[in-house]
Amino acid sequence: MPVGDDICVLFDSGVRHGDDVVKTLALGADAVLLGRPYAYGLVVGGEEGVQKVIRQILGEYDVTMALSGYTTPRLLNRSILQPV
Ligand SMILES: Cc1cc2nc3c(=O)[nH]c(=O)nc-3n(C[C@H](O)[C@H](O)[C@H](O)COP(=O)(O)O)c2cc1C
Repeated sequence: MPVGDDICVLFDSGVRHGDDVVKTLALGADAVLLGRPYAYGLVVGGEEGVQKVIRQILGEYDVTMALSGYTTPRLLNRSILQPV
């Protein structure tokens, strides 16, 4: 549910893939936070590992948006989501 133009909504917890980002933005988030993926990347590959994790999630986000036919996150809203 939109909470107003003057409030920034950050979604935290459980974001693992780019499609999670699309879903959270569709639910009304302005941005997502990464906790454990960031830490896992750091442990496995240091700074480069963190960059790799972020690039992977951004790439998945781009593919999900493209395959869903959306060119901008501004087009995302709850109506695009299907219950499973
Ligand atoms: C190693 C580690 C350190 C964290 N330190 C903090 C912290 O200092 N303060 C805080 O509010 N949350 C902290 N968190 C919680 C994360 O910000 C985040 O809320 C949580 O990990 C859930 O997101 P995730 O599912 O992406 O891991 C930490 C998480 C991890 C894994």
